[in-house]
Amino acid sequence: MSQTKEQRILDFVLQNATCGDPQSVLDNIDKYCRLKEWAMNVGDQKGLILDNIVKETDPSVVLELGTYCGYSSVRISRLLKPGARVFTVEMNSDYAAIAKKIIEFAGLKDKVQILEGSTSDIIPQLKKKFEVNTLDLVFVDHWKDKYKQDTQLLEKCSLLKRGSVVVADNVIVPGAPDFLEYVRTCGRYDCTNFPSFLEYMNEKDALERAIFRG
Ligand SMILES: O=C(NCCCCc1cc2cnccc2s1)c1cc(-c2ccc(F)cc2)cc(O)c1O
Ligand SMILES: [Mg+2]
Repeated sequence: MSQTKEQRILDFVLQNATCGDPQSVLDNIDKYCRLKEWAMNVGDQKGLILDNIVKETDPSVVLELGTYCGYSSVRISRLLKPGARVFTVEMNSDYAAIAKKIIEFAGLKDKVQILEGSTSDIIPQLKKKFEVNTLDLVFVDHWKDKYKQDTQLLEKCSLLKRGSVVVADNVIVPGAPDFLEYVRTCGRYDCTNFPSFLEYMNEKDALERAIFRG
């Protein structure tokens, strides 16, 4: 059976990265996707901005929307203190299977829980089924036309508290204009834009940080 791009990324990591070394996993995914096949990881440039936001926030409970191959799950969870957790939601079961192997290879399986399904099903289950109280950090990187509605769903499910940090990828390319307009004008968030570049390309992109005011 012919391999998928995501399987080729996994194989490259297994053959070239160091088991238990998250940075080498990130470096090898970036190397493969820059030199061989483009893929929609947040990447090294936006990744450095995300690192700084994670370090400033020092979150205990993280929600990620859109796992893909697990690159940002590894990126985030490698910076967390002992006992801190990442819940990551992925719709595509092939991607989830790849991500599971990459996260395990990086030695981070105890910090990351992959939840397969749609955000509209999973977000309302986080409190009761996954024993989440509130979220310290949310990394939004799934369907761009779901960013706004899922942010509103997080509010509705009382998963955000004063100081909860929402970070959204791709607010320029592919773009999430209704999300940007919402968080910047609804009066419940302090927003900051972090200009950068689309992963592995010279096209402009940006992260948006929206801190919930409560
Ligand atoms: O689509 C992107 N990411 C989302 C994948 C959707 C999978 C999921 C849907 C869903 C629904 N419910 C629950 C969980 C989930 S996970 C994406 C695309 C580009 C891009 C693509 C072409 C291009 F020319 C320029 C940029 C860059 C990026 O950084 C991306 O993140
Ligand atoms: Mg993205």
